[in-house]
Amino acid sequence: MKKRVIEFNNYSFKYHSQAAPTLHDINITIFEGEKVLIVGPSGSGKSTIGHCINGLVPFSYKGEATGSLKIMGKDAHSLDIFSRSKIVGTVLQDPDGQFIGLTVGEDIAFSLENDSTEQGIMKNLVEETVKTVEMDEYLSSSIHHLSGGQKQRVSLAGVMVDKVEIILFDEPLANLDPATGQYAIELIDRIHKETNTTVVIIEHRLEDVLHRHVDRIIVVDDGRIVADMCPDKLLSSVILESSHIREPLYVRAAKYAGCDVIEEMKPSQLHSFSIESCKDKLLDWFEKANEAVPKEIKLPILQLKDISFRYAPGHETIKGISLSVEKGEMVSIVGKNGAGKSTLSKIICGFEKPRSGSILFKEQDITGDTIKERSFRIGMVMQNPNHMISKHLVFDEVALGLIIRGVPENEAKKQVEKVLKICGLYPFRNWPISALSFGQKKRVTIASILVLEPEVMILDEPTAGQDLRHYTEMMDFLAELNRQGMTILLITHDMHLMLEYTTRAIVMNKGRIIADDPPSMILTDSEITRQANLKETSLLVLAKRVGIKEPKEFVEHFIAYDREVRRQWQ
Ligand SMILES: Nc1ncnc2c1ncn2[C@@H]1O[C@H](COP(=O)(O)OP(=O)(O)OP(=O)(O)O)[C@@H](O)[C@H]1O
Ligand SMILES: Nc1ncnc2c1ncn2[C@@H]1O[C@H](COP(=O)(O)OP(=O)(O)OP(=O)(O)O)[C@@H](O)[C@H]1O
Repeated sequence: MKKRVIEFNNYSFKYHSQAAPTLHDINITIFEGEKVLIVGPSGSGKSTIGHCINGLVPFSYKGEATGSLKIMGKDAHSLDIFSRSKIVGTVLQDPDGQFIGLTVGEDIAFSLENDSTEQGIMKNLVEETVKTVEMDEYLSSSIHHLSGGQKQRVSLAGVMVDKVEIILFDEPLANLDPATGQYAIELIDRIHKETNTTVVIIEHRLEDVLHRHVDRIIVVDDGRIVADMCPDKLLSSVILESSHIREPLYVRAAKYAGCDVIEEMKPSQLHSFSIESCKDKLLDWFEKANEAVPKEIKLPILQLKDISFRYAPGHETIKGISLSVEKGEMVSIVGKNGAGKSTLSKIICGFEKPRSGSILFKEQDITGDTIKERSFRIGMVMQNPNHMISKHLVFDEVALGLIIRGVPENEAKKQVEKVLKICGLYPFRNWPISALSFGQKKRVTIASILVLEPEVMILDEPTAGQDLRHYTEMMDFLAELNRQGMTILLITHDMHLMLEYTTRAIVMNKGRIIADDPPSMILTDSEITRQANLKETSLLVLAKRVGIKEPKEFVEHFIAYDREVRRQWQ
């Protein structure tokens, strides 16, 4: 009989600062060597479950717990934080909160040094691990100079060197480009198989996690466990849909086409999904598709001319980039981790000065304008919400920009409330931001820029950490702003977002633009997808397997259909 490593028994938890419990009567048992995925809408309590496992609750976040929680058979509350950290290793959602060392190497070596590991062994272990996550080039780089995705890889390496019993991943894919995300899932799978470590993954990107087998999926909704079953069974049920969690796209497509997806069809992985019985229905559904709407031609609003930039001599981060964005466009910027996407947006907003080249806004040169001057025209929402937040309360944070601009209090209040409602944050307006989940914080930062109504908005990973309902609300809201004339640039690793919401994708690689085309064209160009670490959508693979001759149109049909279904939910 396998050992029980994590056992929640009728466990409830209430944060001190909250009036009501966040977790209600939870029962979960995880056995030695299992690999379990936890999914649920934003704010449902997934990270709180993670905190209870790794000890952040009660050591960092105080509250009241009832029921029992055992880790490795011991009452969790009897384990101090040090013994807990020797059992549970965590890769956090926000890797910035996790780094200790100054350089990549020091950080990875930290826990080994703490355990007084012999120097030679330590050096080998660190070098080997850093290679596995493909960060060997950066061994002596400062952590703070890495891109978001590179930081994620370093924290992965950090737990890999520790020989813990349980590894907990809290949204490990949030900042990773599609190919790196896939690679991370393969890596987690390899670590799991080779070490027999118990693995718990909390992640919104269900389809991406299912790239490799998981034993069970636990669905959390509103602090309660609503399902705990094997992936094939879950995907053949309506549980994910009713909890507003995005199912794998190929499963959704099959359901839209009227196929009865059952457990025996093994829907949890695309390659094992048996579609023989659905082929006719999928073909039929596709044949009834509408035509795509042609694009209008508009005026340039933002132009970059031959922009070059480097953080330090010897390495150009941006290499002679030129591009033009038309008024009213919604464009995605995609590419490998570290390609220079965030850097480019910082240059556009004036946070970094280009070494050469110029930036034009409505054909006026704004290269010499200050950050504040540009902020009236261009707003930017950064990747990590913790880098943008400066106030204690949600309302004050969103109002800040208007107050600085001298907007009268009454007027500011009206505008802030309107934006808070749109962003689903109105009920939280008087909350301290520290009591929000990651996804909720991300929405606060989007609200704080939206309220300023810039003409161009750049959003770095706007939907990272958002569940499907908030993803849809946020993206539909951005699409509506776009219809009203706002120009939007989205930096994203979400290939489906790029396909669904943007008409044009700019692909970056090593500081250059390597493609600038409609998204469906980019995802069918294998050379570009390979160079930029992108990933074909599972819908294309499904269409090809069904024998559809126009797989791109199948994807477009799915997008239009899916959008309509989701609009009906709201
Ligand atoms: N430190 C804290 N203090 C008080 N309340 C908190 C704290 N952390 C989280 N909460 C509350 O608990 C609820 C669940 O948050 P949690 O972070 O567990 O959700 P989640 O499912 O991981 O969400 P997301 O997908 O957005 O990260 C939220 O409503 C949040 O406000
Ligand atoms: N402040 C900094 N100092 C030095 N180098 C930096 C700094 N910020 C970023 N870099 C480097 O510049 C390169 C581009 O980083 P950038 O953050 O623009 O990439 P990105 O395409 O946005 O990546 P991701 O998808 O991982 O967010 C990376 O190699 C990174 O290490």
